[in-house]
Amino acid sequence: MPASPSLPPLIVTIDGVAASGKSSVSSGVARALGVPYLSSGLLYRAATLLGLEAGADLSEAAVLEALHTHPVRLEPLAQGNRVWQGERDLTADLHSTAVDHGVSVVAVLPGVREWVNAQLREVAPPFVAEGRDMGTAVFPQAPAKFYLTASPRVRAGRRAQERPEDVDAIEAALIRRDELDRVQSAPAPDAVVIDTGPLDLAGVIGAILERVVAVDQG
Ligand SMILES: Nc1ncnc2c1ncn2[C@@H]1O[C@H](COP(=O)(O)OP(=O)(O)O)[C@@H](O)[C@H]1O
Ligand SMILES: Nc1ccn([C@@H]2O[C@H](COP(=O)(O)OP(=O)(O)O)[C@@H](O)[C@H]2O)c(=O)n1
Repeated sequence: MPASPSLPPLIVTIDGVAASGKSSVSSGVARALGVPYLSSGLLYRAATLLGLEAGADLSEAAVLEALHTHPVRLEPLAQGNRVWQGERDLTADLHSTAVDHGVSVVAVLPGVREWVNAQLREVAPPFVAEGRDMGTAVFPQAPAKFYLTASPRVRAGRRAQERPEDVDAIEAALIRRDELDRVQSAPAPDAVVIDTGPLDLAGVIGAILERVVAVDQG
């Protein structure tokens, strides 16, 4: 009997709009599968933080220079990603209001997108990758793709539980970022779109795992 062809190591992509649940869901899916997850957003946030700390404008040249001078690396743990610059753990500084505000401007810079994508493509699968363009630009070959949405109000309400900020201000900032991120945020044509509004985290993770298991069994 001929040997059955073995399937390539699994890549699951989970893209979606800001605060739609990508990192929490990716962590849950990754833990269930026993694989790491990669947060591309944290790399864009790290590039922004370094650009801001360099004190210059957030021009492409200034941000790339900062990344070159102070290389950073992603630690893709299933329970939560961390970003390191040498011995310095940047993770806690990546969700500040200043980074939130600047990140979409930095994320449109082609050199920065190339830098992020090169870091992600160095990681050997299997893994779950989350962001905006994981299923389109970075891992178009992934066999299991998902795209998370929810209304701005629902997303702002969830974020407001994490931060001491007014829900209306959070909602306005999310809408602004969705608009600035629109170009790289189109869902892959073969992605399963999930509105997380009516679901709890376990419900979203369960729906994704059900499909992933079906895909992985060929
Ligand atoms: N389906 C859901 N039901 C309830 N809360 C959720 C759900 N998905 C995400 N959350 C919560 O919403 C917040 C934002 O989720 P997060 O994973 O950080 O989103 P993203 O990575 O897309 O920014 C977190 O506090 C998370 O626990
Ligand atoms: N694949 C990705 C991931 C993030 N980003 C950018 O990085 C920002 C932060 O991403 P994130 O995933 O940490 O943001 P949240 O959705 O968690 O708020 C986004 O607003 C985009 O500007 C991107 O352009 N492409």
